[in-house]
Amino acid sequence: MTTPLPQFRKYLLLTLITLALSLLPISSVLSRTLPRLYQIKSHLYPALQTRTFSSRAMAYEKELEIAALAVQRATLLTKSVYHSHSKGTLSKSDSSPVTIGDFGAQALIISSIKHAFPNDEVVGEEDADDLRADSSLRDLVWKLVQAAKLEDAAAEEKIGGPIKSVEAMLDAIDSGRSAGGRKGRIWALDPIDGTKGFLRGGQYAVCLALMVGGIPTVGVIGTPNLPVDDQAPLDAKIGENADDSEGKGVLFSAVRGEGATSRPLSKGGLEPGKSINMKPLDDTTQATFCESVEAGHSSHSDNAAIASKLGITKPSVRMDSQAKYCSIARGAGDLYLRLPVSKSYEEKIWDHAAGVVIVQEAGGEISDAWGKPLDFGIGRTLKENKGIIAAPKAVFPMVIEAVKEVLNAKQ
Ligand SMILES: Nc1ncnc2c1ncn2[C@@H]1O[C@H](COP(=O)(O)O)[C@@H](OP(=O)(O)O)[C@H]1O
Ligand SMILES: [Mg+2]
Ligand SMILES: [Mg+2]
Ligand SMILES: [Mg+2]
Repeated sequence: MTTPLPQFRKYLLLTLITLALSLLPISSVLSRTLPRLYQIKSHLYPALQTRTFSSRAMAYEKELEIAALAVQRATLLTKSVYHSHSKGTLSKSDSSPVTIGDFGAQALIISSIKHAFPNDEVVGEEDADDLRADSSLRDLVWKLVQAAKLEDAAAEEKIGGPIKSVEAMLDAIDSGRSAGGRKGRIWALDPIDGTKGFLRGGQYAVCLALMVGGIPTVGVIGTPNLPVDDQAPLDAKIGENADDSEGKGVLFSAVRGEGATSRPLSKGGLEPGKSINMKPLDDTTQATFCESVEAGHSSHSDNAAIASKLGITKPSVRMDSQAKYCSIARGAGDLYLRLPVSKSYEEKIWDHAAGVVIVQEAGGEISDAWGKPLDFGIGRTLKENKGIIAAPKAVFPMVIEAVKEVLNAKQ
């Protein structure tokens, strides 16, 4: 006869052995699949983050949508002028050019903003004085404005539909006379940036930014002559080689703290966007830098001296407008150099506000030529700043050092 205790031990032992044997395949399966699952999770994580990012309530969502649709509609107008022989060009008091495209785009964009955000102020580059004084010019702009319409009726509705009358068009243009400042919400609008490029058949951009408390917070730029492909290499001829045949035309946007995006321009509602980033760069010798085509806007010789200090050997890419900011933000180029030519010139806020937020949100750093932060809150110009430099964060201090050496050597 067996005693109960050894009998119990025997059962316990048998149970443990059976349990261990049955767990063996499970554990071997687990040991093979867990690392794989981990791999899949790490792979998916950025995508999951992106989904969360876009599904949670985004800051300034309505502002971004209205600004993007407004810029998209205005680019339709500018494209029709770009392809026309008569651009209705006038020379402004500072002898810079303005065309019927600039007036028309400003009218459309301000009327969109005032429809959605009636209490916001706008600092716009143009005013309606010349149109009020010249009825044939006014009629040309009125025709253009009436013809520019988004094909998507719901999108057109969101930005207020057509402008109601000639008087409303002139008033819209003149609503861009805000003095700017640090208080509240102020939009900075450049209806055609790079007007000289626009007239030459080069790059140009339709630029709109919302500044909140003097800080560029939402930025939208339409570049009808840039290639849609973010990876397209930035060739030195991009500034000259700018027809807008099929496959060209991009809408860039950014919201402070939410990242930067590019999407193809369309004639209707907004196309889906994808996130853009500056190209990682830790060796400046490999950099491509962008500068103005116009030597009067940015000193080509100072820019070249800086490039040489940084060991850059590639030729600069010259192009007009804030398409330069967009190009570095999408990683097609690396640095933006704008060294002042005239001591007295004050950079205009509408020439930079949208580009600045897009570059910052794509991982770039931006300041004036002395490394001083740009101050958009003191009026229509950046009067406390001289020149502008933008670069990926990692190399920014090195770039500013080179700029200072060049500037100090001139003093
Ligand atoms: N002396 C100067 N220095 C710097 N920028 C100037 C300038 N004279 C005009 N600009 C500005 O340069 C802008 C074009 O910049 P870029 O050279 O990068 O294309 C012009 O915008 P608009 O074309 O909207 O008038 C204009 O406001
Ligand atoms: Mg101008
Ligand atoms: Mg401009
Ligand atoms: Mg302009």
